[in-house]
Amino acid sequence: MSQIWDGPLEKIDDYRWRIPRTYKAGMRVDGIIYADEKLLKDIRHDKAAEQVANVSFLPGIVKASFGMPDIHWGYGFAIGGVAAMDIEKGGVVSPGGVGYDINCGVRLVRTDLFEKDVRPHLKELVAGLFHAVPSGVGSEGDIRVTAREEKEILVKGAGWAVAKGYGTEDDLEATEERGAMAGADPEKVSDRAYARGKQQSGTLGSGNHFLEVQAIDQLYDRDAADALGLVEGQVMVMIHSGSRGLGYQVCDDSLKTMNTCLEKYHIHVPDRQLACAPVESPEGKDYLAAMRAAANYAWNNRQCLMHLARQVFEKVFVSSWQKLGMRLVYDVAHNIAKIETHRVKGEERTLCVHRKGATRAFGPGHPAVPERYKRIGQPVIIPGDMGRNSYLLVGTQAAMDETFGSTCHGAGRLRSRHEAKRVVDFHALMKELEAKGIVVMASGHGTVVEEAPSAYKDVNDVVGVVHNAGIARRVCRMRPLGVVKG
Ligand SMILES: Nc1nc2c(ncn2[C@@H]2O[C@H](COP(=O)(O)O)[C@@H](O)[C@H]2O)c(=O)[nH]1
Ligand SMILES: [Mn+2]
Ligand SMILES: [Mn+2]
Repeated sequence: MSQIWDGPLEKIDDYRWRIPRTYKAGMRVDGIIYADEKLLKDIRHDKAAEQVANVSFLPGIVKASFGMPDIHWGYGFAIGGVAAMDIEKGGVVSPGGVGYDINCGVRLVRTDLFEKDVRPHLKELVAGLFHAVPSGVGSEGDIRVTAREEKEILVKGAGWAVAKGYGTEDDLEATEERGAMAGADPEKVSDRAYARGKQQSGTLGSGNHFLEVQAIDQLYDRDAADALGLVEGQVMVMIHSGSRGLGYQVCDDSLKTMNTCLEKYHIHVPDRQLACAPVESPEGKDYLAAMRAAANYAWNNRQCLMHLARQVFEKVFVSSWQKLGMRLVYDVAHNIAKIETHRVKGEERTLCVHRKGATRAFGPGHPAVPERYKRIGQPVIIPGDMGRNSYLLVGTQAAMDETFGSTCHGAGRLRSRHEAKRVVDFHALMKELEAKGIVVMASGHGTVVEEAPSAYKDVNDVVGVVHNAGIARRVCRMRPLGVVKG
């Protein structure tokens, strides 16, 4: 891979790099990228840093345009980007700052099982999960939803599934926004979006989405692990999915409108993929109302997926999920825009915080953190790849002070899907995973090679940066045992 971005990155310290606002006329704030020297080399491999600079042109942006260490090129905004716009200063919302998979996110479920309990049943467990959880592009699920209920889901979010018996109140307690954002308006969602999301509740989606059985292989913070009910060797279930066809269409619909807004509101951006509208404009409000509806769809989807996973565990281990201790640790979005209050230059401001491939990481005591985690901070779930590790961290006060309570969201792509397909051999990869004791089932060979560990950065490096920079704190690390890929 050749170096293709040679713009300025001034060293602030070992984990922070600045793109000065003097880099391009029109930048309103600096760009700040979190990385160490090793990751910085990867970051220069695509135009993600240029996108960080471009985002700083957006009206109302405060403090800086941020890039997390998992940053890579995306539509308009880089994946791994964080930007907050002051609503009272004409701040905008940009669909490119959320992404096509609105409220793509992760949930982590603990169990009382240990690797020794699961290992003898691993193949049966993974096959059970693979068959119970529909995956692949456009897949439809067994959870039946009437047309009226499809609309209800957009308002109630995960609460819809819980009311159906697919989970409990306790699950909602452990979900960001209790699984439903206020201000969602199903009437702002197009018929085409409804059609695309029809019967997709409880489906995984394709490629990067997964359901993984993992074991905790390292504890970093015993106090936080105790509070989370976690010990070394414990088996966990991680679910990564989003708003499926419905969210994709909401984004697509909004971009057509937002494109006209650049002229209408005299907004100058260096890239039309940064199309946006003032948060307080009719177009901005409509987008946020539809985006929240799609976000609620995603929370319901992940709740349904967890329900299906619990049923499979019940069957394989011949016990109820409650007896197996399958409690939800947390569910967190990593593609979303939210109206939040933060301190900027000593003043409380109302901001539209875009987290695109970035995770909320609110620190101890924040009112949005569930009571049970108030002391330790909000759980932050960071998937890595199917062959190495994933992490659980907690949010920090430093994240509140620096990045609007945000941190990274994964390892981040290193090679394009196309490149991975060209260089990775399916059979060799499966052998390698098998040698590590990892059982993989996927909807196609193509998915597996596109998603090979070598297609991603090393999550250990990425998490090392956010931990050392202080914008999240490591609690424990997991290693994969069984993977179901979309
Ligand atoms: N543990 C696993 N992590 C994975 C797998 N496939 C992808 N990933 C990680 O997820 C993040 C988030 O992805 P995004 O597509 O929503 O941006 C990604 O950066 C990878 O680090 C997997 O199979 N297992
Ligand atoms: Mn997604
Ligand atoms: Mn995602």
